[in-house]
Amino acid sequence: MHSKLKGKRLVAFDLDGTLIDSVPDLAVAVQKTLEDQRLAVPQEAHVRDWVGNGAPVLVERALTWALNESPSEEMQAGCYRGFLDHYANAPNRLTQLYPGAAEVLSMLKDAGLTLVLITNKPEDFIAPILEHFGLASYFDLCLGGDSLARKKPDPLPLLHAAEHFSVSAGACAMVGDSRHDIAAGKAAGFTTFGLPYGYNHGEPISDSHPDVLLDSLNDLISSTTGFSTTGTA
Ligand SMILES: O=C(O)COP(=O)(O)O
Ligand SMILES: [Mg+2]
Repeated sequence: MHSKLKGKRLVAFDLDGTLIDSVPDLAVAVQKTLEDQRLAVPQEAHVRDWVGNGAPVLVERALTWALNESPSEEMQAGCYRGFLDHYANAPNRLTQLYPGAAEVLSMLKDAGLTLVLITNKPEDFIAPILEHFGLASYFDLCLGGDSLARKKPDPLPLLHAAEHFSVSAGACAMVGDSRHDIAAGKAAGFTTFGLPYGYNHGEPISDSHPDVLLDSLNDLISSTTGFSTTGTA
């Protein structure tokens, strides 16, 4: 196990861009939403840079791009509903698990760590996606962008998880692909692990100065030495 995880008792994982490459399905839902309005349709690469602050902001960024100005409240609300319908129809058609995701979750769970999912994605989408990929049973708690009053980069969901399981922040870690994960983790007092392959608004994750910069999820398990079924290795 990565030396910084030894003795840690709670690990929070981000979802989009960390465990799953979900942009292909998100992009289709965004494209269909804009098509419905007979607006210009963005490429998947655009959508990749717009993900990270939750679905309402994703839709707002897409509309601002297509209209060249901020959408009216009415248009934003209508398109947000349209996006939710399109994404709900096909959240797992093109989405793929990143290499090592299931193996790493399984090993950390077997080592006795509490695992939580903290995503800015709307909560309703979490269960269908985790179940589709067989990941649901690894998580002791899942929080979406609309589960609490504030989402990442606010530390609230991280602090909520730590408090829920009575784990001190110093014994918690946050693993994610975006500056919002790292900012939330630092503000919560968690050890932060940054992944370079996800969605970070086109910026390198190293700019956010995570405590540990990983190449891949597999690097969380640098070796099986030190693994313990009691979680205190
Ligand atoms: O929905 C988003 O904007 C991003 O979700 P994430 O927090 O799982 O990366
Ligand atoms: Mg992410």
